[in-house]
Amino acid sequence: MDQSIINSYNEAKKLYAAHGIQTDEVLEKLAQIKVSLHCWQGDDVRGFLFKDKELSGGIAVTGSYPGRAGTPDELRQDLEKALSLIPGKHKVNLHAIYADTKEQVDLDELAPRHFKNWVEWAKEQGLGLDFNPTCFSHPKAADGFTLSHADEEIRSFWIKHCKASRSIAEHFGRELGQPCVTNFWVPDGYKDTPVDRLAPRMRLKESLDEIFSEEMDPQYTIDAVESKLFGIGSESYVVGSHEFYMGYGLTRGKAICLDAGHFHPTEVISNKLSSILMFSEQLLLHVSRPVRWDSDHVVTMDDELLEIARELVRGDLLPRTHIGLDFFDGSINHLAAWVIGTRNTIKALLRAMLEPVEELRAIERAGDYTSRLALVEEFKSYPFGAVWDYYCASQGTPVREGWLAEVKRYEQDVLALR
Ligand SMILES: C[C@H](O)[C@H](O)[C@@H](O)C(=O)CO
Ligand SMILES: [Mn+2]
Repeated sequence: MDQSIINSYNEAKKLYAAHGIQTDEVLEKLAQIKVSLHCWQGDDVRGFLFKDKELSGGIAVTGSYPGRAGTPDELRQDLEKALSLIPGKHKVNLHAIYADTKEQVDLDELAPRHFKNWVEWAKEQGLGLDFNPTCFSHPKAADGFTLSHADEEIRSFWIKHCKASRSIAEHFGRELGQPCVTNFWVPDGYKDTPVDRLAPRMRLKESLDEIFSEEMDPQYTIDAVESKLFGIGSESYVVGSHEFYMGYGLTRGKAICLDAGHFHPTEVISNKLSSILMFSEQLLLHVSRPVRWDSDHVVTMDDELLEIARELVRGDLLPRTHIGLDFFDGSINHLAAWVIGTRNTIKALLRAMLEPVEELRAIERAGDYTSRLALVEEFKSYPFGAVWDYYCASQGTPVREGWLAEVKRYEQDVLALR
C-alpha cells in the first residue's frame, strides 16, 4: 500500500481515537456489511426473457449510453468488473426477467433451473443473490394491474409467478448458504381517481396471502414487500401504498421495503427506520435518489443518504436491515453508475460509524443542543476520506477516483465492441 495512504490513515486514526472511535474496529465492521447490487442498472431494466417488450409498470429509464449488457454473460462480466472496484463482499439482486435460459418460458413457469448459471457464477464469485418477481413489462400487466387484477385468470397468473419466484429464491439461499431476500413490488394502480379503493386492496391482500401460504425457512429466503406513492400512469392511486404494506408486513411478519423514491418529495425514509424496526424484525432498503419524483437517479453523498446511514448505525439497526440499491440511469456508463452509487452507500456508512455517537447521545440527553450542533458540524470535516482510502486500498480496490480510469479502459476494450 502507498505509504502516503498509511500516513494519512494514522493521522486520522489519532483524531478519531481522541473521541473514543477505534478506526481499525470500524473498518472490520464495515467489511461485514453487504450491499445488494441491482442487476437492472446494467441493461436499463430490459432483462433477457422478453427483450423486445417495452419497460412498463410506471417506471422509466432515460438515456442511451452505449454498451449496456445484452446477454447474461455480458451482464455478469460487467457486474464482476464493477464489483472489483467496490470494497467488500456483496450481493447481486436479480429480477425474474433476468433468467438465463434458452427455453421459451413464461413467468409463471420459471424454476430454479433457469437460473443455474447465475447460481454457479455467484458461488465462484463468493456472492449472495437476492430476487424479485417481475410484475411488469409483460402482456398480462398491460393495463397496469397484476396481483390486484379484477380478472381471476390474470391474477392467478401473477400469483403463480410470485410463488415460482419464492421457490427460486429459496433455492438461491440453500445453494449459497445465505438468505435470499425476495422483494415483492407490483405497479398496480389508477391514473385517475378511483371509485373503489378498497376492492383492489382486498384482492392484493388475498393474492399475497396465497403467495405466502407456504412457509419457507428464513435461513434461505426472506420475503419483503415494497410500497409506492405513485408511478407513471398510476398517479392517483397505488394499490400497494405505504399504509397497505405497513399493515401487511407487520401482521404477516414480512420485511417492509422502503424505497427512498417512493414517498412525497419532502418525506424521507431515514425518519421511518427507527419506527418500523421497533415493530418489525427486519427491513429492506432500496437506496435510490429521487429528483422531484421517483426518478431513480444514481445515489450520491447527499444529506438523506448520510442520514439513512446514521440511523442504521446509531440505532444498531444494521443487523436487521438488508441494504439494496435501486436506480437506473441510462445516460452514463452503466458500470460507473453501480460503482458511484455503491461506493457512496458504503462510504456513507463509514462516515456514520466515524461519528462519536455515545458522546453525542450524552450531550443530547443533557440538553446541550449547542454542543450537539457544533460537534455534528465539525465532524463533517473530520478526515473520513483518509480512512476510506485506507479501506479501499486494504480491500484491494482502487483508491479515490482511481476506479474511473479502469471503467474507461473497460469501456474502450469491452463495452465499445458490443
Ligand atoms: C425494478 C425494481 O423492482 C423497481 O424499481 C421497484 O423496486 C421500484 O422501486 C418501482 O418503482
Ligand atoms: Mn424500489
